[in-house]
Amino acid sequence: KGEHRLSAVLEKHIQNHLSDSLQLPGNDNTWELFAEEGEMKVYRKELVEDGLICDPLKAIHSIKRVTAREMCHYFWDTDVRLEWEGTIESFRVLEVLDERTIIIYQTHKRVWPSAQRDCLYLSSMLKIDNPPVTDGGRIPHDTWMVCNFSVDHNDANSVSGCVRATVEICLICQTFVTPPGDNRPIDRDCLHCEIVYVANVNPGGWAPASVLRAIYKREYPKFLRRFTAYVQTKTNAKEIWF
Ligand SMILES: CCCCCc1ccc(-c2ccc(S(=O)(=O)CCO)cc2)cc1/C=C\c1ccccn1
Repeated sequence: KGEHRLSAVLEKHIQNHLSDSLQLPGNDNTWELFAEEGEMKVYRKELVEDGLICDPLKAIHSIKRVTAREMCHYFWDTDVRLEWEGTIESFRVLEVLDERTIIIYQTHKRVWPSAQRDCLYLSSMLKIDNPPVTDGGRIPHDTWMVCNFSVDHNDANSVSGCVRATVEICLICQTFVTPPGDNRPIDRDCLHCEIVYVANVNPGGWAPASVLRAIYKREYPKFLRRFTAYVQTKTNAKEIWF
């Protein structure tokens, strides 16, 4: 802890997510379920801040045959970012704060008629030591998290014409193991991972509400489908990485 200049602010974001992002949306009526596919449930809230659509999004999903660490690793690792992220046009790692904390500048593909957006954020991956037990009281094998939140940085010579969007995003993953019994070794069929994905995106400048809400309605389920399938494929033939 305290390894870099942003450790304290990172710790605050982590604590906030551990206290509120793990609250499952099904339990209260403040979240509206807007997409459901199998185990994937995507919820939204309508939120307008200074006339900008900032609808918070929360998704829960259960993915077979992968671990929390694998999900968080492929979400965090920029080496594979363009293999699953369909909405970014370019990105650059501006700074490495420690072996699992970096600062990224990225531009998103322009969505007509809005101006192109860019984001500048800290991205950190960490293991949660005293894992919060889920509602059902089941004990996870382990809990990992990736936290992405907007920061300032001098070196972000932004792409001209881009409007700076701000993000507060978190992926919390928990591995559940069902032992195969009679001393057989654990294989991927004994695993599943339960995730909570929370995204708060402020578009940073005006964009038509209809355009923004259409983007979110289309892009979030697509991202969850594509990313989870990507991790299952990537890990299928590999040793289990707890
Ligand atoms: C007019 C368009 C305004 C919105 C532009 C925008 C801003 C931010 C972001 C965004 C979304 C996910 C992340 S992440 O989960 O951290 C993964 C790393 O990239 C970071 C940023 C996206 C998008 C635009 C499209 C969009 C919106 C949802 C879902 C997917 N794409």
